[in-house]
Amino acid sequence: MRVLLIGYGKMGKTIEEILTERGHKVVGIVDRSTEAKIKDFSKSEVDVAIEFTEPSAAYDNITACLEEGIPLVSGTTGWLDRRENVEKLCAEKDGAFFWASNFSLGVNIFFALNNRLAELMNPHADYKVSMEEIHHTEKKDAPSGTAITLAEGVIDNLDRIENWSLKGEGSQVENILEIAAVREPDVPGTHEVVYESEMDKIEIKHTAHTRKSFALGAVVAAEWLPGKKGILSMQDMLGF
Ligand SMILES: NC(=O)c1ccc[n+]([C@@H]2O[C@H](COP(=O)([O-])OP(=O)(O)OC[C@H]3O[C@@H](n4cnc5c(N)ncnc54)[C@H](O)[C@@H]3O)[C@@H](O)[C@H]2O)c1
Ligand SMILES: O=C(O)C1=N[C@H](C(=O)O)CCC1
Repeated sequence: MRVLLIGYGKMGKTIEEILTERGHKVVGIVDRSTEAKIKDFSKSEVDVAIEFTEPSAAYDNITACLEEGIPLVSGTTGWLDRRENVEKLCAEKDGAFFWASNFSLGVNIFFALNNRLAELMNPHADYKVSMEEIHHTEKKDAPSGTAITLAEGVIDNLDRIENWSLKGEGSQVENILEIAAVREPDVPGTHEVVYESEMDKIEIKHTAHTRKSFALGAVVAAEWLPGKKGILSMQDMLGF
């Protein structure tokens, strides 16, 4: 597979290692630190692009790939306020765009567990739900994209929760799920969902040991993408 890497930071470099291990070819690297631009590459030279940059850069990179007809896997978080425009452009261009807030297999199993737990908690209003995510101190967005996906899972499955808010921004309200975002050096990503009553506490937690889990998931998604069209997700790929 011929891959264009967009973003050559912590994730871009880890993805490059996995691509090489799996026998793929990196045909170009586009980063803030490089001269190369997405428009220098055409769909005839690239089977798939993989984009991990930053919240302020993702939208332009995604639309540039869709305009060029290059299938794209992106894991950049913090840009989803512009998701509708991307969906429209993807449909107009008959393109292929795979996005996930988290490409780790373990986290995607954790998403399914979170949905089921939220559903089970419906009759038990004495339990208050809360969430905490911990990431490295260089992270630009808060809460994490993964925490937002978990919160959406709670909102969709637990009738008494209508929205989420970042802890410390706004007052505590019964029907709002508070997400605490903690920043500590070198943490790849930890997410915990807690239900607590006066009687006891139920905690589910995912701890990433390494960024390789995210990078491997993104490469597997890139291997799966060619030939597919539209907006694609981990649920489409994993079937749960
Ligand atoms: N979905 C997932 O599984 C997953 C996993 C890890 C990280 N992430 C997300 O991926 C993104 C990148 O994470 P990271 O840890 O690699 O960050 P990083 O800061 O280490 O690297 C980001 C890179 O993007 C480059 N960049 C910035 N603007 C650019 C632009 N306009 N064009 C090209 N390159 C540009 C920077 O120069 C930098 O090298 C973040 O949004 C993070 O939240 C997602
Ligand atoms: O390191 C990051 O940044 C991460 N970002 C994603 C998120 O926001 O959920 C996935 C976990 C690591």
